[in-house]
Amino acid sequence: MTSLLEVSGVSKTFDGFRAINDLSIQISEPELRAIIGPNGAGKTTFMDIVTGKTKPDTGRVLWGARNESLLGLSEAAIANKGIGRKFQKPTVFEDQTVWANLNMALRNKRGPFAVLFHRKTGEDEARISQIASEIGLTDQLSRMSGELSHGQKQWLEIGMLLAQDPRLLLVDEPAAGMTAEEREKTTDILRHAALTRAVVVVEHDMEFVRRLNCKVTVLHEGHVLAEGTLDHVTADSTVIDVYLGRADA
Ligand SMILES: Nc1ncnc2c1ncn2[C@@H]1O[C@H](COP(=O)(O)OP(=O)(O)OP(=O)(O)O)[C@@H](O)[C@H]1O
Repeated sequence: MTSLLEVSGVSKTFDGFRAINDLSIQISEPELRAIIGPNGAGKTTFMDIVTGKTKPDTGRVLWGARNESLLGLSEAAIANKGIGRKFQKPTVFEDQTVWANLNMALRNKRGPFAVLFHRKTGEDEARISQIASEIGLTDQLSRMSGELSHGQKQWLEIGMLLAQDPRLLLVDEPAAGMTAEEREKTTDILRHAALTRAVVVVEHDMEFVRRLNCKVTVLHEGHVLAEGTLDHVTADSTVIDVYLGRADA
């Protein structure tokens, strides 16, 4: 495991309110990491900073073995470095089949010029089959994506991100709106994806986080409150006070 992402001493103030406060988080490659914390803890803002949507006031965001700073880069340039982000709401093309959605994602990865000169081989088909198997949609490839269940749409979107071979995948509340069975399958998909890359999951559902069985970072007021196994952080009295004891946890 080597360091892939290093966020250190990052702060961000919105209209005088310090949403991120001297935040330091380091993610290895490969790694599966869960980020939890109460509403307003800064989880979304952390992902916004990593993906370049929000520029921090101070601090460093370093990427890869060469410790390249991501701070001066556009959102598109950061995505091209290999950082994929899955938002809470699935955004698949509903009037296209599952196969077509995955195929489109593969073509996007290649870029317009490579697509122009690309001679279609069995390679794409093999990659689509492999991804479909990883996300449990092998028997759904010819279905219209709009007909899929909410959980299946989420898996398809994860598959579309995997088609782009990200080195870091940021996933925002994947369990929201899923059945218990879908949640279970989603943890399997994310754990498998994290065998070969870094996957960072923001999630409120503790059962889901327990099944992820990974290192957990607890954020509070834009700062890391505790870090370690789920058992370790949930036994921490400050975590209990500010998060687990609260009605919105
Ligand atoms: N663009 C913005 N302008 C003003 N305030 C913002 C902005 N973005 C975030 N904030 C504030 O920063 C704080 C952190 O928000 P953030 O969305 O990162 O928290 P979160 O941990 O993701 O919360 P939740 O679990 O509710 O999604 C909140 O108080 C929020 O209102």
